[in-house]
Amino acid sequence: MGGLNVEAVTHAWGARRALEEVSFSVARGQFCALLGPNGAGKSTLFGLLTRLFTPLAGGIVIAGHDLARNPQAALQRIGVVFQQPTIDLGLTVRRNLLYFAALHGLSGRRAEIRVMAALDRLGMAERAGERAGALNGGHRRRMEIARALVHRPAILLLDEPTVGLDGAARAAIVDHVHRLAAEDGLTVLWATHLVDEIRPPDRLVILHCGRVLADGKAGEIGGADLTGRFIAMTGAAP
Ligand SMILES: Nc1ncnc2c1ncn2[C@@H]1O[C@H](COP(=O)(O)OP(=O)(O)OP(=O)(O)O)[C@@H](O)[C@H]1O
Repeated sequence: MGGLNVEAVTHAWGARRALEEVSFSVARGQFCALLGPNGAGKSTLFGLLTRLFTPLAGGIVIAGHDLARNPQAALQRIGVVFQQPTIDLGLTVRRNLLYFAALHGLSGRRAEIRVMAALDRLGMAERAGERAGALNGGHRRRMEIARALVHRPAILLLDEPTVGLDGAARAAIVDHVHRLAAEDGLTVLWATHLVDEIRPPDRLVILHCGRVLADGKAGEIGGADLTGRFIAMTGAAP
């Protein structure tokens, strides 16, 4: 329980196969990087995991719940940070999260406590009263990650969450999310095309042209040079 299983998932956009029998599983508390160049199928997989659409074939099990058979229970167990920000810039940080809490049936003191705990976890508690539009890009992303934790999911999905951020903001976010996995037992699936966001002990799944090319410990797949290995495997400049 608490992990993620993707079993022989196939998806096509018209005649184009975006995913071909993709299988991997992530254990509870594991940080798994899903690495692939543009067009590898990462966003398609995220769309399937969040049930924006359903796969042609194969199955997905989220924290023990089959997504096709029991979608409500499965979706309740995931938190999602999409590639495109979805923040109301005119509201305070706290208010943005409280609205999200309300969508999950949380209100009053309980919602306040959950919201402040989630912000605290991302080092954002002291920003709760600021207007979201006044935050820099890195803090907005941290706020979105905190929001994805308010309903206490078992699994956190992040689709290229550091796109457009500077080096320091990226490093802070990579660090925060690793700690959520290591310290809170959160299962993390982190889609990226940036090799430097991945640490040797991380779980790594390399996706290319809709297929899994490698699956294992990042340090073992990449050796001393994950970038070189990634380029050799995919032909893509990371
Ligand atoms: N809505 C769609 N309609 C048609 N084709 C699509 C759609 N979404 C993705 N594709 C195609 O599916 C393949 C996989 O794309 P996908 O966006 O999942 O890859 P990705 O790894 O997320 O890439 P990126 O980093 O550019 O987002 C690509 O060939 C893409 O053109």
